[in-house]
Amino acid sequence: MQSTDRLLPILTGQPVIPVVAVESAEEGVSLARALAAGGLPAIEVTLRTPAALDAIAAIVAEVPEAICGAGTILNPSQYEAAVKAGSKFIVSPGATVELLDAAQESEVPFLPGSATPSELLAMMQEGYEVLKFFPAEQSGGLAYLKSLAPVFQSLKFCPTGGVSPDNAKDYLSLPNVVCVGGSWVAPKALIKDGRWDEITALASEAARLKG
Ligand SMILES: O=C(O)C(=O)C[C@H](O)[C@H](O)COP(=O)(O)O
Repeated sequence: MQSTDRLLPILTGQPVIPVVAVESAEEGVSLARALAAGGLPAIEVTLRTPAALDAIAAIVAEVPEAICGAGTILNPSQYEAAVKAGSKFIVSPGATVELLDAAQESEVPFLPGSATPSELLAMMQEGYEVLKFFPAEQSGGLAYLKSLAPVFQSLKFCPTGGVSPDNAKDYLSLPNVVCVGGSWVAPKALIKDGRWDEITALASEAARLKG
């Protein structure tokens, strides 16, 4: 059963959840500060770099204005490690029985990825009401999400993957979309060069997006 009551306030608090990859804890802290300053406090730090868990712990300790989640969670041990580091929410690209069990045991809410009707049905059976739609553009994008709406009336989505300033507004205009996820607000080159003001500016633009 999904703790929607803990997850939804995070996801409905801003139109875009930045999906970020950081190379050090310091980088994570500066990035979280820059994004929160632009109006995007909730961020998903992906476990795709060796520094991710340290970065999550550092953000939780040093950036009280941020709401730091963990992404690219592929198995229960990563789920547990991300929770131990202080993550406020957990995101995966898909779901397995093992991950669902880990989520069931945890106080920290889970946003599992799903794309096909059978996956959506399986998630509904498990009590999930909010899902990451991944990879959004590559799976069929807006038209696909629109066609799911009449059948899966109770489900809400956070489309992620291929979402950009060009299509984010269109996704956000769909009644079954709560927010979108994307990496465009935290480009690698800007992070590497510590151009935090430019990241804050990108975040401000994203925070103003409406459907
Ligand atoms: O690792 C994850 O958990 C992911 O979510 C995979 C992708 O990095 C995001 O979907 C962002 O995709 P882009 O915004 O298209 O760069």
